[in-house]
Amino acid sequence: MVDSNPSSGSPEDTPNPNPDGNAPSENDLTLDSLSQKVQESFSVGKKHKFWETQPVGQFKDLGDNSLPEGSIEDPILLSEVKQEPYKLPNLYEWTTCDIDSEEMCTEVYNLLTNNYVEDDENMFRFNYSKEFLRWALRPPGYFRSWHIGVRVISSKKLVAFITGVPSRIRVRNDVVIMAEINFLCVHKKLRSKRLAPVMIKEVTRRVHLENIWQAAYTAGVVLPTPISTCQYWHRSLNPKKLIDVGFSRLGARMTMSRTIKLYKLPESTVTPGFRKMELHDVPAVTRLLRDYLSQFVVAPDLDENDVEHWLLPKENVVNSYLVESPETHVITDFCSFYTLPSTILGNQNYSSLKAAYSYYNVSTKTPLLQLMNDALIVAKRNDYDVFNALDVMQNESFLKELKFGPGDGKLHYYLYNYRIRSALRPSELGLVLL
Ligand SMILES: CCCCCCCCCCCCCC(=O)SCCNC(=O)CCNC(=O)[C@H](O)C(C)(C)COP(=O)(O)OP(=O)(O)OC[C@H]1O[C@@H](n2cnc3c(N)ncnc32)[C@H](O)[C@@H]1OP(=O)(O)O
Repeated sequence: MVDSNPSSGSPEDTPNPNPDGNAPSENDLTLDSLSQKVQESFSVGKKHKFWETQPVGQFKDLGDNSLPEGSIEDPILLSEVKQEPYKLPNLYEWTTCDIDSEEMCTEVYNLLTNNYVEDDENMFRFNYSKEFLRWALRPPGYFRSWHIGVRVISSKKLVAFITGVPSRIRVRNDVVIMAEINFLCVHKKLRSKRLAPVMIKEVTRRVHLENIWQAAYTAGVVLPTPISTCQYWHRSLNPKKLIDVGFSRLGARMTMSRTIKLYKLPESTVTPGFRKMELHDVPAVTRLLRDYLSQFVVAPDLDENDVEHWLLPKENVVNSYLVESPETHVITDFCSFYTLPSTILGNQNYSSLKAAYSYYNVSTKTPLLQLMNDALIVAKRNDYDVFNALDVMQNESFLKELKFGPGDGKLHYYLYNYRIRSALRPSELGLVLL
């Protein structure tokens, strides 16, 4: 079954969850409802044997405003950080994954392609490309030791993976050096054996060895304790395919041809001076982004090196466009999206869904709605099937009008060893993790 909640009652087809989470659908997530939702999961007595031992916000402390914001635990001396890796179950060994090596990158790619995140109905599975993985895992200042694999000792088969990359994240007025943790994956046959906690402890140890004590991560599951809960929205670009593969459904009283017409986009972008970002734009884009992101409670603190890495267009990985005023040549607006296909599981006709994910967008002169409509036009021109966006930053202002529909995938944002007094609204988040 796909999304059973055509809540808007609009004649649109209703997008199915992208493979990003499994919480039930809910449209207006307020601070209260988040706290209520988290408390529900607490009050039904769900124990978190591992997470209860970690320096993260605990459910029992929800609503306790006396606790200070910031670090939960102080750093320890580097010489006191455990020097040897955590012990794995007998048949397994640690490996550091050299993502530069084609062979190793292929092993990681295969593990994730077959075992990474699926939607609730197991219809789609994320299919990060190798180029994407190399991009995601080698930002400025990355540590190879944070790309951690687990092998079966006898066969050397790679069966689990977790990664971290360093980043500077600002929380209110404090810029904190953090690890962004991603790609936690345990082979399907090894699930529920408590391997994930060992992997998390090992990445934590290796992050500590670099004198870094905080982390940021997102997950589709509810853990202690989200700093915010966001929702994915989906904009059909190729509605016929999306309906054929079960990603969305034909809306009530809609025919296929009316649906195709509804989502049709012009061939060309409308904003004068709209063009692809180039290397020489890095300083101007950095200024634009830094200025824009300063309004959010949690956002990355990006310098020119970061912007060059994360936002300079890379084929099949990240796309960035900007508006350069034809008169003054000043760069006034910016939009970007990354490419994350999903494997379509068990469909006769199609094997892959090409999805664009909204990344960082800044409007100072072109209305955000028009800028994002141009982003949809270029995504459609480049054969993407769907354009996804979270309700973070100012995205809510364009989602409905540009015919995005709410998915039933939720994405929870977390900080490790950093307490936030109360949950943030998605619009207070200026951070997109891959
Ligand atoms: C200072 C530096 C700090 C650095 C570290 C910061 C923290 C980073 C945290 C990681 C951020 C990752 C960000 C991403 O990559 S999110 C993407 C996660 N990956 C997938 O969903 C892929 C498909 N699923 C799997 O591969 C497995 O189901 C995984 C590996 C997810 C769990 O394996 P398995 O199903 O075989 O379970 P277990 O028996 O080994 O372990 C059960 C324990 O694990 C807790 N669990 C389950 N799922 C997650 C999850 N997504 N984040 C954190 N914890 C999770 C669970 O609540 C339970 O603990 P507790 O409830 O009993 O307490």
